[in-house]
Amino acid sequence: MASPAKIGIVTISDRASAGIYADEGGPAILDYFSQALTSPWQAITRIIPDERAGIAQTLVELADKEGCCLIVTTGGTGPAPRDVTPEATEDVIDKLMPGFGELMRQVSLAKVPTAILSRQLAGIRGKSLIVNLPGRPRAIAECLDAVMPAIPYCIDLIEGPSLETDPAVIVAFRPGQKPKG
Ligand SMILES: Nc1ncnc2c1ncn2[C@@H]1O[C@H](COP(=O)(O)OP(=O)(O)OP(=O)(O)O)[C@@H](O)[C@H]1O
Ligand SMILES: Nc1nc2c(c(=O)[nH]1)N[C@H]1C(S)=C(S)[C@@H](COP(=O)(O)O)O[C@H]1N2
Repeated sequence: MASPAKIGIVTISDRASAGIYADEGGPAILDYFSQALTSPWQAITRIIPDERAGIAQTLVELADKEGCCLIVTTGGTGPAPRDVTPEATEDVIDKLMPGFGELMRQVSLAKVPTAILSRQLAGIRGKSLIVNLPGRPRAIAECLDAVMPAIPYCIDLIEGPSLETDPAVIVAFRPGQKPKG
């Protein structure tokens, strides 16, 4: 049987990483994929501070050493001096995928006018898709609902494992295939 797809979940927060508040972002992402995915998968989680080099190093470790096909970060996408997640992501990706950030900001704007403050982006490193989400835990489902339909096909294209979804939760779109459900 194929080994489970590895998904990296990275909380980037000075306070959550210091234990000043409990991390709600990582568990929200875990919960999202637990509901959305029907194919075998395994989470690899990290909680780290807003430090550019440390974020880049974590992304490289999850992509290259752990072999995560998908890495989702939460936090550090805004304009504050310590918000450096997009810079750290750009440091390690080979290809920028601008549509992800554009779509997530567009759907988020319908919820909150400050969505324009998020510089969240996505990109490809080798066989990993890296997607930034804002830090507010409620932003996680808002953003993932928008981009998740395209993620399994994106991972097919970068020669990763086939992610299957529960169509009652999210319908994965693969061109040339009839949507399941
Ligand atoms: N992992 C998390 N768990 C719970 N709440 C969070 C988390 N990350 C962020 N938040 C909430 O969302 C807000 C905005 O997130 P942002 O990433 O800008 O954090 P911040 O204000 O820079 O502080 P920090 O890095 O210490 O979380 C935070 O002020 C906090 O209320
Ligand atoms: N969907 C969604 N997007 C959102 C938000 C939100 O609540 N929901 N918060 C915004 C706010 S207030 C900020 S400051 C930016 C950056 O957040 P971050 O620094 O926590 O990543 O994300 C924005 N995007």
